[in-house]
Amino acid sequence: MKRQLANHLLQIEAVHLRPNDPFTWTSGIKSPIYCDNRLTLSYPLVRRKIAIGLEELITKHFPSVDVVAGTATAGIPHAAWVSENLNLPMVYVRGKAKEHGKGNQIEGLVKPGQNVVIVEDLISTGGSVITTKEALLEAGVNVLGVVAIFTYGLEKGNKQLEDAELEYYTITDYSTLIEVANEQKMITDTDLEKLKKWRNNPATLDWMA
Ligand SMILES: O=P(O)(O)OC[C@H]1O[C@H](OP(=O)(O)OP(=O)(O)O)[C@H](O)[C@@H]1O
Ligand SMILES: O=C(O)c1cc(=O)[nH]c(=O)[nH]1
Repeated sequence: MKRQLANHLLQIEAVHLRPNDPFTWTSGIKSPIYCDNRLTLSYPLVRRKIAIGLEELITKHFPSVDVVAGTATAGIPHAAWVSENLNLPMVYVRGKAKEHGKGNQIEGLVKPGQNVVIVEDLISTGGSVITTKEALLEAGVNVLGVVAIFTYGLEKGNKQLEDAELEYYTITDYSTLIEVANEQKMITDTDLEKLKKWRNNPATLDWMA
């Protein structure tokens, strides 16, 4: 599944490489790579495989789940498909409370004591899922953990998630993605080395050298 999904992400051109004009991530990190999982929405076969992958992770690691919580915005559609297939209630959690209307950060119904699993599309530094967990804890629920499509496996992300006591599982990851891309000659051996170098120290632009 890890390699198969990495292959799908590459085939639908969800992965963009811009080593000379880095992307800015939500955390502010400058990166030579951007994985736009939002494109999976446009491919029914791919999004169905993602739903199956996320469902397997939930069933295996968090069998006592009561509610599925999608992260706004990219986690929401996947959470919807997963909750539908598992016949579970769903909510979604905004990055911050809405500034008008009911002022909600969590949309949908959660009840204190319920077991919630967060569905996210992608983990970089883990900031988004940690914010999501904090909002859910304030609502009095138990957060069992996170399932996501993809993780960069950054040291910073792993550390932050460990500190936040947030267990997480993903269908695929960065190491698998760049390996598959290299095997398929989508990236050269030189790019592969640059991308590995970047992952080991993403806070600097040393990898550009
Ligand atoms: O692990 P992190 O450092 O938090 O980064 C990952 C988050 O960044 C992206 O969301 P983005 O902020 O671009 O918003 P979107 O989901 O609304 O597109 C992505 O969908 C994750 O939610
Ligand atoms: O960290 C991010 O903002 C981020 C990275 C990435 O590869 N894809 C994405 O959608 N967001």
